[in-house]
Amino acid sequence: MSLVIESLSAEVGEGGERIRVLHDVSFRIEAGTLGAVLGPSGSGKSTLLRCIAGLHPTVSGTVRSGSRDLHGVPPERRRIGLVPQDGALFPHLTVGENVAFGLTRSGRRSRRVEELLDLVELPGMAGRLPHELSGGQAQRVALARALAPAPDVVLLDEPFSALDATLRGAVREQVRRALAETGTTAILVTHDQTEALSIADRLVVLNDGAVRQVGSPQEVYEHPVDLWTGRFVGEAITVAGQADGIRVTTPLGDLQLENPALGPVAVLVRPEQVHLVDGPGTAARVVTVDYFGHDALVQLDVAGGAGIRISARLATPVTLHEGDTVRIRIADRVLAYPEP
Ligand SMILES: Nc1ncnc2c1ncn2[C@@H]1O[C@H](COP(=O)(O)OP(=O)(O)OP(=O)(O)O)[C@@H](O)[C@H]1O
Repeated sequence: MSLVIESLSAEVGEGGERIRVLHDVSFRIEAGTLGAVLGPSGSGKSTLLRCIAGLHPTVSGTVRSGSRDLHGVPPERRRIGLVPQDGALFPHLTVGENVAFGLTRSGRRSRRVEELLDLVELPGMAGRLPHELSGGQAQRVALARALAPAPDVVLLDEPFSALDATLRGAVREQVRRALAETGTTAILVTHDQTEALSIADRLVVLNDGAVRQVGSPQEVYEHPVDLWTGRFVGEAITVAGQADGIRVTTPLGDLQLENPALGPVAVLVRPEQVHLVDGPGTAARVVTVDYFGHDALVQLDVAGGAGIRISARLATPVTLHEGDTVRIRIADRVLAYPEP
């Protein structure tokens, strides 16, 4: 079932103290796909999920699930499952009882619970109590519970934020697989850029309650609509440049433009575009080297670059040290935006 949000606005607060926190939010998530709403803290992500679930009133706009307009439909009749941030399992019920909570009584109940536990890769765990589960297991039980009544849409509120970094990647994969196997349309909200880019079929970037951009993770990362979005979805610096159509003159050299521009512009440069070269290039001094195993992030001060500090993502092994002098070149075309 597709999920369509059109011109949705919402307020929080009481009486005369009401504040508009969602402004004309519109996007569409295709049936059976996963959308990620990415925004900084306070951008309105949780409020948006609560509006979709029918738990928060909207001022205007529509929410449609397939051909159903959900205006006035109470939460329990929306066929939307919500997985809250902390999973919120019932502590005194077993895993099986938690999962069965959303099911109607029937002879197939225990079989269905086992199917759902298999789906989230927790076979045979039905008898455990929530306090006997790891954080990642509890999140998957919460997902199984939300999927139990076979909802049209599942909403996940920062589902991986309480998990440590190593576990997060694995649980993310398990959740993605479980959603794909059931063909459930899902929306996940997060403030974690890497998570959103890696898991989503479609990305919705939200800032101050308004949609900045909707697109595939690749579209948004490679062609952000503005500087704010470009810097928010991934590490980047901006340098001032003078554009003459397809080229731009910057302190990092004369660069080719992805989008034609004229006059003074701000140029977005990502760490993976910064290459070290032996031949001609811009001189820079190594400030720090952060080693990540698969690659390293090297901070560089550009010589004569009026205080420009740039990050380079370099394949390991990296033999650079603080204070070394290197030459850099910006590979690929760059994006130019109007000066802020
Ligand atoms: N009951 C309330 N009264 C006043 N302001 C509120 C209330 N609830 C939320 N807000 C404000 O509404 C805005 C949106 O909040 P919301 O929780 O939806 O953001 P969020 O993007 O989910 O944030 P986070 O990532 O920190 O959870 C914030 O500025 C928040 O301070």
